[in-house]
Amino acid sequence: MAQRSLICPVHFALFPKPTTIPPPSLDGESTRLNPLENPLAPNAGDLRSTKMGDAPELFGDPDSPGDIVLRCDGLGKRYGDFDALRDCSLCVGAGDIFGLLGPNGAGKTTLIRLLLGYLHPTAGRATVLGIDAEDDSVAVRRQVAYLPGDARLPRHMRGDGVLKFFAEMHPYGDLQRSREVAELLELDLKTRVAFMSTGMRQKLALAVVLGPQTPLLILDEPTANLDPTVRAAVLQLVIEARDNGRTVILSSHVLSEIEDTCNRVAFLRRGRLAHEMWMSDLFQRHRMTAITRETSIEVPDALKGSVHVRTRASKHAAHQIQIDTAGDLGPILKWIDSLNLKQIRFEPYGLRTVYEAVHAGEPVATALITDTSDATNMEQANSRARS
Ligand SMILES: Nc1ncnc2c1ncn2[C@@H]1O[C@H](COP(=O)(O)OP(=O)(O)OP(=O)(O)O)[C@@H](O)[C@H]1O
Repeated sequence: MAQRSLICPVHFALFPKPTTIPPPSLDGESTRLNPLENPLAPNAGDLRSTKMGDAPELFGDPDSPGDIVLRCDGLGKRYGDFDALRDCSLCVGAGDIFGLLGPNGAGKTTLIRLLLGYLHPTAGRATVLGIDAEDDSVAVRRQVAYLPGDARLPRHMRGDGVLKFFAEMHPYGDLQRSREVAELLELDLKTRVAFMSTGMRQKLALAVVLGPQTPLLILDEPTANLDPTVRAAVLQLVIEARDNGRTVILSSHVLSEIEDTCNRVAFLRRGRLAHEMWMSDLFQRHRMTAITRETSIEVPDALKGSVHVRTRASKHAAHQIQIDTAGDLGPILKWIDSLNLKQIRFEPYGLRTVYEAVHAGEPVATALITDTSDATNMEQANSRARS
């Protein structure tokens, strides 16, 4: 995918001489390391100049749920007549771990690259910490540590050299912390990148981005190629980042990871923000399946906001019924008891169920999900989710 930093004349005006490291190639590949080409170090020249001063303070007060770290209004990206992202409006608050879900090609990476100013939007705008992502992408990237899904590292360097290189480049760079992360992930930093396995390279990229204590951390499939033990360690680091007052955007195809770490989640489908929800809402949702003799079932008015019923008629006398519920099960169970159902089965309404419904374009009892796309709703929704 094309990156704006390669072609943007503004970038070249700012950084006419990108940093290069010219030692001989070990494997025949180019060893030239141009930070402008590497999202792990998106703006080296500028970052070096600010490294002399103290790292800026974390944005906002992590205890104040009202702070909006990221905001998109009608954001879109069009290639010819194809919409990679369309009319995307959302807000992410300080201290959120915000999950991005969606099938391959849904637009997750496009959204992330628009947020970081690597791509120009064709509609709408995005701000990160109040900074316009298109107008001042360099300032945005100084506040963000970003792990791309296809992180490229200089193959000729040893692990420790890579950590030093990137730590020096970022205003929040913290070599000590990066080394600690590498140790925690049991990565041998003496090995050259060219001789590392795919998983080792992923660990090294994680050590690079989890070192700087930026206000915003964006991780695109951070656990890809990692074994289960290391995955758990990485998720723990994500939670620690949140506990340290940072905001995290986590794109992943592994639903259990999103369930275990995120407090909010957005589903993208065919370039559209198809659904957004608080995980606390999900944990209060259940799906019941059973057999009934009735072909249709009337939901009492009092429960209409918290129950969604579907029946699948059969030519036999027994029909299948599916009841999705939200909130307190007490009154719902009383009503279910009155329905004379057979073979009742209850299960928590996991993220997979929501994912599959969104993927298929089906309703997910939408009335039960908080709409947080409007910044004015956020504070109220935040306090509800955290209470
Ligand atoms: N430069 C481009 N020109 C044309 N189409 C593009 C370009 N970049 C991305 N796309 C298309 O935009 C859509 C969204 O791509 P994107 O990389 O954002 O998906 P994704 O949700 O991150 O997918 P994955 O989970 O596979 O990483 C895809 O259909 C992709 O082919």
